[in-house]
Amino acid sequence: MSEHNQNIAHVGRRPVVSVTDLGIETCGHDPHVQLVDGVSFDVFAGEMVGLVGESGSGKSLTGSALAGLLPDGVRQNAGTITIGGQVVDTSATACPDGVSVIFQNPMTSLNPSMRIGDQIAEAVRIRHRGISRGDAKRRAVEILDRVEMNRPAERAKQYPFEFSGGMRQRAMIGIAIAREPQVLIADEPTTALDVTVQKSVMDLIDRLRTEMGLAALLISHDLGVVSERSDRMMVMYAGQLVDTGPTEAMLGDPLHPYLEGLLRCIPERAMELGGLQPLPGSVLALAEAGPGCRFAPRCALRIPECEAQPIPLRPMADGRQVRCIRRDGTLPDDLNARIPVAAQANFGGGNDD
Ligand SMILES: Nc1ncnc2c1ncn2[C@@H]1O[C@H](COP(=O)(O)OP(=O)(O)OP(=O)(O)O)[C@@H](O)[C@H]1O
Repeated sequence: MSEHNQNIAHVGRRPVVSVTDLGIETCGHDPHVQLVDGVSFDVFAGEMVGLVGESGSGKSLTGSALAGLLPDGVRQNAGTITIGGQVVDTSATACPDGVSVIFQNPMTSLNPSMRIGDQIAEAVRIRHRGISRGDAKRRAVEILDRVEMNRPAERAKQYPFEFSGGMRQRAMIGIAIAREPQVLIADEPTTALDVTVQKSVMDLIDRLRTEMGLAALLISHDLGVVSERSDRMMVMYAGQLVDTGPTEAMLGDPLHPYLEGLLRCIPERAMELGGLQPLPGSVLALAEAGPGCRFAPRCALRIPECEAQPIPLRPMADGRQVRCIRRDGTLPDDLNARIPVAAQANFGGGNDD
């Protein structure tokens, strides 16, 4: 097991997913840009770990690497991913056994000219070689029932265009569970759905995760969805993890100013932090990233030292980890005095180690 993201509940258990020091860079054109940098985490059976961050932060690339499906134009250039003890080849063209992925848009993954039941039956037959066609079809109907599709036998005979968005996502979840995975990667699984359908689809994923004991990675830009559903969360910024730990602890005490900034954009949470406030600026272009903190250009608490050298992801109490100079134990003595008073009031002060 890697040393990362352990907490008391996991002591002595082996993670299903173990990612150590993962790096992903662009390839083909010089100069290569480091898109994912030094990412390490574990996911244990039966838990939902959320990966959250703004668009372009590297969440999907991290999820694709776990599924062995990195897109053209990028490659893994550091680290190791193991799933069930097996090293994942991130340049493969198919998901490794034991891993299923649910993407944002089921229409791009479903075959438009094949009946839904046949698509699920095909996944059953890949998992259980030797099963008869008839048995695989019967199993597909059972799976449609399990993903809470009304009139499953009838629905199995229909094509994707006859389904609503929510039903298509249920069908995709059916294909995912037909593979009988240990690991489920859900990348923005409800972003394309109506608000009314989002909750029921997330409820379904949550229920299957618990019933099947899946190690689940929920990827989303929506901190509200991730925080509601995850046991632990990882906040990603410009290719790096910046704040990780048990969800409740992170919501109650955001250690990184970026997490605090994200929480201040959620009305229900913002009040506890002094009021609703949009996050200023936008994520920096990775090609322009300097050696230090990548969030510094947007951070009200920054001091020159933030941008001068790499800031490590530092383990804290209770399974938390944070990448911020205020927490790395090497602070200049006069740090508090150098943070503008207005920023201290807004962000709850400077060095509180
Ligand atoms: N195939 C590719 N070739 C080159 N760059 C890529 C490729 N795929 C992603 N990137 C770049 O890698 C960075 C991270 O992308 P990624 O899709 O992982 O972000 P994300 O956090 O999932 O955001 P979103 O929610 O918008 O998908 C972005 O700057 C993106 O432009």
